[in-house]
Amino acid sequence: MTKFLKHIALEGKGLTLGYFHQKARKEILTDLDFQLFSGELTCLLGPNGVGKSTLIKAIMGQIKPWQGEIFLGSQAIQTLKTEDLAKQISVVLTDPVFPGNMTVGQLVALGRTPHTGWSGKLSETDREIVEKALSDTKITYLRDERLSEISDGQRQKAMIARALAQDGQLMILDEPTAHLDLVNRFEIMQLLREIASEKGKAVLVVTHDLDIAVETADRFWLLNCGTPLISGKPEDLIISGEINQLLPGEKFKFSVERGKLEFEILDSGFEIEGPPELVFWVRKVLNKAGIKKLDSVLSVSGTPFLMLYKGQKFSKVEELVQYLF
Ligand SMILES: Nc1ncnc2c1ncn2[C@@H]1O[C@H](COP(=O)(O)OP(=O)(O)OP(=O)(O)O)[C@@H](O)[C@H]1O
Repeated sequence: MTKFLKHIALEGKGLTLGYFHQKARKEILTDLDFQLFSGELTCLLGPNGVGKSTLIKAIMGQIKPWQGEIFLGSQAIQTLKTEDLAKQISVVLTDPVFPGNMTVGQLVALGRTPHTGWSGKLSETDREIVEKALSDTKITYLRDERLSEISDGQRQKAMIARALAQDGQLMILDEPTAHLDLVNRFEIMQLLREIASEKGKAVLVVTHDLDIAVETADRFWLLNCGTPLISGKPEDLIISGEINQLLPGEKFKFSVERGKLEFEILDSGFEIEGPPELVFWVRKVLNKAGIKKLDSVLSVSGTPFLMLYKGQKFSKVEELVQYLF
């Protein structure tokens, strides 16, 4: 694997962003600082409405910061022409609108537009780049398929291939795994991670998919209302507990042991004996069933899984819950 020297691909300094709504100022993000590194897959996470898309719009030059600046390398984004920005930043937005009768190959070729001009005439090099983008995303076999006749996951890969063909140093994707099944969500994020590490690109993904982001991201940006953007390795943010800033109230917590979001398991005070990994699942089912009290100790053992309660044996949690009701 080629290793690239990590550098700051994009930097935000003292950024305040907002909209004018009926002549009133509506401030969304205040005094934000961030650094996006090349060679890394960064996931931007935060609650609905916090301003993730607003930040993306500012990076794309679609809205002008009220304060502060965004630098692409050493150049302020505001000073770059739209064509130059398009050569350097490839964007994949949610629910893109492309004609259904367009083929995957034509879509990916569109990625070359900033380089070919609007004539759209592809040079030999452009064609090679398109082919490479198709093969890197493992969708060469879809080249002649129409967008309306492929699956959501395949279409998402085609969109990523188009962004790859655009060949910007920076790739931004807004919820690329929305509507996809679990395996495709992993595949897409894994693909983006490879693009970052093997091609040295800075990849920024807006996602609500915390579990998959934990598995794949090199860095998290956590955005929350009224607090500075938190940037760090997911593992550091989990260990320090900062990840919990994403979660409202006490109801949920991020489990350090299991690496995922969970309902807070209430310690109902009942006694369950046995291997901790099995006790965890039994406690979970009792919590879900709203069982607050056990009159006696519940013993759990594995291989084969068995629970013993008041002299009764249960081989399934379902049987135990039925008995307790
Ligand atoms: N064009 C606009 N004019 C006025 N306000 C807007 C505009 N676009 C977004 N907003 C407001 O800015 C805030 C942030 O919206 P944004 O879409 O950036 O959030 P988000 O974090 O991307 O949310 P989600 O996770 O739901 O996609 C919201 O309060 C929204 O109503």
